[in-house]
Amino acid sequence: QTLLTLKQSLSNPTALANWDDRTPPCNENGANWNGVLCHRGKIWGLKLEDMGLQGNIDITILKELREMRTLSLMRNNLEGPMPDLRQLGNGALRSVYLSNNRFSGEIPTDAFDGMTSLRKLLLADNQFNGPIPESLTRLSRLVELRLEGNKFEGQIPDFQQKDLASFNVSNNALFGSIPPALRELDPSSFSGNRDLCGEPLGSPCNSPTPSPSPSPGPSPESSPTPSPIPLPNHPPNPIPSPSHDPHASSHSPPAPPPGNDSAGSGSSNSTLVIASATTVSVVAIAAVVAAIFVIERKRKRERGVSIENPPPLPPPSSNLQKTSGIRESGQCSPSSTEAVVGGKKPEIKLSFVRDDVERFDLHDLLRASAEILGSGCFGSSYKASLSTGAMMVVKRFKQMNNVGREEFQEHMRRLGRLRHPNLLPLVAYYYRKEEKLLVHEFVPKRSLAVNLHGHQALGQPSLDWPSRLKIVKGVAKGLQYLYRELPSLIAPHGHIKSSNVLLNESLEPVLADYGLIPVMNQESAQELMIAYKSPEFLQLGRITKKTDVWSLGVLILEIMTGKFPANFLQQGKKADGDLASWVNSVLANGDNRTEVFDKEMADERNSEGEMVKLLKIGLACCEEEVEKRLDLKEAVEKIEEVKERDGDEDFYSSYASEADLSNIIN
Ligand SMILES: Nc1ncnc2c1ncn2[C@@H]1O[C@H](COP(=O)(O)OP(=O)(O)OP(=O)(O)O)[C@@H](O)[C@H]1O
Repeated sequence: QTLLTLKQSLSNPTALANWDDRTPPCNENGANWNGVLCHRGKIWGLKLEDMGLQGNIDITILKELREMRTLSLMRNNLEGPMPDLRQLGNGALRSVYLSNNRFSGEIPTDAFDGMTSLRKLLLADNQFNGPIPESLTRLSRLVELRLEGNKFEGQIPDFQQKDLASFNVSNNALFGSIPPALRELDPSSFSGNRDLCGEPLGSPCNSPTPSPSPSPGPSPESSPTPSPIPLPNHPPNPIPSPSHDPHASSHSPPAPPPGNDSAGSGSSNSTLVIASATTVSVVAIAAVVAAIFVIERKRKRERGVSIENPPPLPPPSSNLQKTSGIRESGQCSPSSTEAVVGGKKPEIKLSFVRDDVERFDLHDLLRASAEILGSGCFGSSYKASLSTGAMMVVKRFKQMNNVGREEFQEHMRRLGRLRHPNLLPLVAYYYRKEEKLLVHEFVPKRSLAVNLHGHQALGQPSLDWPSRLKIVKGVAKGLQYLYRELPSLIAPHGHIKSSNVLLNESLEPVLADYGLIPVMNQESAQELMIAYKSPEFLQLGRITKKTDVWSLGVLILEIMTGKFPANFLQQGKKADGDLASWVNSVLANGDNRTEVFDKEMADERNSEGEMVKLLKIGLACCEEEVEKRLDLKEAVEKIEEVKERDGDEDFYSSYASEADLSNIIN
């Protein structure tokens, strides 16, 4: 009844359609209702994320749920003042996630007094203003506090909690000196504020600390004081830039040394990333635009048309003509269709390999508002939001100029026929001898690399163990499908790495950049593909059917340890220098084996056995001797057997995570 009352209080609870009084919210094995987290028939949490919920939520309705330990309302359109959380869960709430809503106003200074169990509080990207409430400094168990992207003003209170590992107040209107206990944190946690000073920002507080304004002070925009960190444009929400990506090849900042704490390595990368985002973006945008410009000019030259003298406009009726089965060469093709778009510009045709997407051409992409996603080994990728609302990613490949048009088209059609929930489908391509463009749909949660190593800058919680297991299982299924459908390729994926694993809204992984080795220039394939290089590939240039398995193994180790494989591989070709050897050495030290896991995965006491099992599968995939290494089928079977909890069949996957539940059980 409590939940039904809550539902009624919201303006558009369509995602809560199955909340009705005909079925109870919980059953013996879990939940009947969307977003309700149950354990042994009791509600221990609500995970109402991304549900389009609107309105002024009255949280006090929930105080009847006395077992409630976690509440997540992230990424909705909820508004109103900060909910009074003290009344919830019998005062024993562990985690509260309210980020990315429209909550506003000042938070009373004592808002969190008495919430002694609170460990994680995410209020990022709302419209809160006024001072950061002092009562937060009295939460002795706090481990994660995210306040970025609001309008908090004044000085940062004196946080002293020793376990406060994740802390972010960037992009607010704060000023004054950073409290001593926070000086070890990454500078990006403080960027984009009015006038913060001291470590870790490196700007001394030599002038008298500005005192807080009596009433709301000047807005950050009106302040003449530059930000201590030279951040590009002080973005209100730091865009997860490609440079978050540890694999952003030669453009990447130097990686931290092996053995670094994963949280540290993630956040230091985030800082470097944010600081270099503009440079990378500007260069990359210029590169893509220039590329398309050159393509267009060349086509015009080929037709004897100069840029200054455009060709006659096509007839108005040809605004959008679909020609099915015609390739650029004019030959028939049963499986590819092209869009010819008329209008003021001469058409530049993309070759579509799917029938279920609305047609567009390069001009549409150029006209679209674009955001650079990153520059990888091959060129740049950028996201284009088309006027239809569709969001596409265009990736430019330079190292494919040895492949002939026919061969390329044939291969693209082959890739275009692949359909699997764990593969990023190819939408269209563009062929010119010097370079190729591949077009895919945009995947909202970006790459696994960003989520593993740059989640702090994204303002998101780290991936928990159930999510990581789900990702490994999805990757394994996608690979299995590729092996079945592309049997002639020795390495059917050929470029497995965490930036080529994208995550959709439900954290289901989709593999990108697969099956490209046959159309790459040979020398580039050797150098750039297969990011996680197996010993036989590194030493002999040998690709086998188990080369992808090696990369899968390294990916598993990266997911479980939170460490960049590149840090280890940079040490050279020595077998003892890689991530697998490090994991092996830690596991061999029986007492401390949990040290190997990513600290950001949180407390997973009831899953340790299964987590070690997955780690060992990763190691078996990273067996140096090819003969002893698992083959893909074996690896997939073993991965399938891994469960979320020791001795359990199934469990939840959520930001409102298992860790929260293990807290109530113990
Ligand atoms: N379809 C997509 N949706 C969302 N993000 C994407 C998509 N395609 C690529 N990205 C992200 O954009 C960034 C740049 O990708 P890109 O493929 O150009 O380089 P890369 O994966 O870092 O390296 P490489 O060129 O070796 O594949 C990466 O972070 C990648 O995860």
